[in-house]
Amino acid sequence: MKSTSTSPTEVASEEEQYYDKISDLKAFDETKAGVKGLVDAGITKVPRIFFSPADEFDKVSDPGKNEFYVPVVDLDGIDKDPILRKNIVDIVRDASETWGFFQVINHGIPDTVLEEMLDGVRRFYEQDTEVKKEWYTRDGSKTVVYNSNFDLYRAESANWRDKTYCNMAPNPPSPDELPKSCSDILVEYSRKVRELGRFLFELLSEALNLNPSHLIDMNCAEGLAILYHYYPACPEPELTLGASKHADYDFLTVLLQDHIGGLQVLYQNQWVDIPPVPGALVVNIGDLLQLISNDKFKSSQHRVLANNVGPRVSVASFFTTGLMPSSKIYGPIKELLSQDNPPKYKETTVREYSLHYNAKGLGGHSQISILLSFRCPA
Ligand SMILES: O=C(O)CCC(=O)C(=O)O
Ligand SMILES: [Fe+2]
Repeated sequence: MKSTSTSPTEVASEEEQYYDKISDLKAFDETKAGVKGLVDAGITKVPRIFFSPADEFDKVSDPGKNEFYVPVVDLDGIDKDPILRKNIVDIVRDASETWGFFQVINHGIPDTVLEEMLDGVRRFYEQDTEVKKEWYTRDGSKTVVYNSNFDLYRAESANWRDKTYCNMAPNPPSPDELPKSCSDILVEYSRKVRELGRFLFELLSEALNLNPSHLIDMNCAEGLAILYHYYPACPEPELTLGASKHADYDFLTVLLQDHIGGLQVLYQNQWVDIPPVPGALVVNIGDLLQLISNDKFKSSQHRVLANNVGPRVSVASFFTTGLMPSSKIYGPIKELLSQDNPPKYKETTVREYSLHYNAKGLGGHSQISILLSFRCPA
């Protein structure tokens, strides 16, 4: 029988591994050059801090070969035809209840703006490293937070991507507080995505059989954080992930991805590709919308695979006030509740929920339990 006691040498070697990991993480962090810096230095092996644990659903998933397709919603003409609007609301309802994801086309943001936004992201990450380093920080109160892996020191494994976070609403920064390489387009894109977000919240309100302004009146569209990502080409993509599996902590996310691909959603216990569609934006329900809809809408787990081609760039627009001080309380919407549908969640604030999420970081089992820890006892 195997002994369960641990010998002193085993303890020492476990500690050594632990300290190795911390010093590897620190050394990586201190370069302030992110994953792009490793690739620029000519790395051919993925360092151990990026090794991802095996995922339980990989065994049963065969993305690209299963029969599932994330719905694509065409918004063309929606404002001119009430019957068309009702049909679109039905598709949005169905997608939000099952996938928690859909793509939108003819959403009103011109292709030129989308292209310029992606170009701006490339310009930011591909500028001189010494200039870019000035934005590198782990201080979440800064207007612009550029780093690699916001959860570097607490995640199970680091992700093969660099990320920048800017709060664009409700208190927009002045353009000169933003990086010169992308400030103009960040301001323009944010304005347009905010308008689109308000429109999507109207459709989602209607999909919940509420007044069209219900979610906007609850301030779901008040905050906007833009997160722009750079996923460098990876020499050993099977060993790591671009983004570990997670659900988003906001009300709603609108994602702009380039042509490379790699985003997947967990649907019926299978990883399903969300393929790039030219001109489309990916929309997904966040945890806070799952909470206030009392589980009618679903905040689905998703991830990004690493790829040996790249870089891949993407821009996620998070509708949330995040860590901003907030006193407004969110719980399941009263109009949706009944004797047969009692509240499934406790009330919270956006800040409390975001703090909880930040403390956990992406990936592994900790993620899955975040919404669960706000559930009312059965
Ligand atoms: O880059 C992507 O495609 C996804 C990013 C994402 O899931 C996130 O920022 O929450
Ligand atoms: Fe996400």
